[in-house]
Amino acid sequence: MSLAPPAQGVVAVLTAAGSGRRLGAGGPKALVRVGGLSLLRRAAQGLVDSGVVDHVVVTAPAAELDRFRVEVDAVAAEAVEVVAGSPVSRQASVRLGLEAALDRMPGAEVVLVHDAARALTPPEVTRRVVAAVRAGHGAVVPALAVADTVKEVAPGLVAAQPGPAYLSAVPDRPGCLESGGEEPPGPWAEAVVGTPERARLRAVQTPQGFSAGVLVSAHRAGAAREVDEALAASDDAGLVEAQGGRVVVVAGHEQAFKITTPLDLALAEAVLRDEDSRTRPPSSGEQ
Ligand SMILES: Nc1ccn([C@@H]2O[C@H](COP(=O)(O)OP(=O)(O)OP(=O)(O)O)[C@@H](O)[C@H]2O)c(=O)n1
Ligand SMILES: C[C@](O)(CO)[C@H](O)COP(=O)(O)O
Repeated sequence: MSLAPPAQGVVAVLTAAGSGRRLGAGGPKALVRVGGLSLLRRAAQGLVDSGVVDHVVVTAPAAELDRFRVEVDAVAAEAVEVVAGSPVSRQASVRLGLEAALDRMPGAEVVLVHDAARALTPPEVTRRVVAAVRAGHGAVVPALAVADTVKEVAPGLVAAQPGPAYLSAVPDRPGCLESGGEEPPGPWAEAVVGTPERARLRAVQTPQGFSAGVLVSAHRAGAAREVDEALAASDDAGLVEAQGGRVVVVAGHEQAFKITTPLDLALAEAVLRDEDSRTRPPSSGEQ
């Protein structure tokens, strides 16, 4: 028997249509396994385990719908559906997922947008975001304080200052630098134009939560940007801000990090090994 999701409630768009170029796994990143399970399966299971999500729509690469369906069937076949995302931009994939989600649950109160790439996000983060939307915030983002000092740079490369510096401009090659001293720091440099006050910065994660009307309106207003990843919003809250809407942050979680590079994947494996060793009962002979 297939249970229909409730008319109102919480629907999640789980973005998984990216190619994973920076991970370089030779196939869709969402199907890469960590601790024996795919990123997609872990992310979908995390949403379902929160106990506050009624339905999940996964955006998949159009050529991979069947493989992605098999993967999420293991989570909860009725609760998760798979639709084609867009190869063009994450923003376009979210918009396609949002349309499918609201077809399925036209009266949804809360829409979440989550990255399959944040596969280890604990369910408590999802509960926190949904509670904040239900408390009346139209756009809610989980976030952490940043550990690094962040610089803003101007686009383009710069030549070194004349004088004793060890880099200098290469004649007739604008933007190229060459070593003029003992220790060249590298072949390029960018000009710093500012240092935002670190205490006011937050690194934002997913799931991001919205009242349905706020997210639909933000995607409509920003629709022209989705045709090019370079113009597109890098997160959905950014579309709300661009419209003048109010976005709030709530506490994120260090395990909600985005698996982008091979180093992130190694970190995820280590986190799961550590969890496993804490929860596994000691075998006979172990102290
Ligand atoms: N056109 C796109 C691009 C990205 N995503 C999804 O958005 C999330 C965040 O994107 P990212 O981590 O950058 O994944 P990729 O785009 O796959 O990575 P890369 O940029 O290295 O190719 C991922 O879950 C990804 O599958 C998507 O659904 N559609
Ligand atoms: C949405 C996001 O995860 C928030 O930090 C992030 O902006 C996605 O960026 P990506 O380059 O598409 O991975």
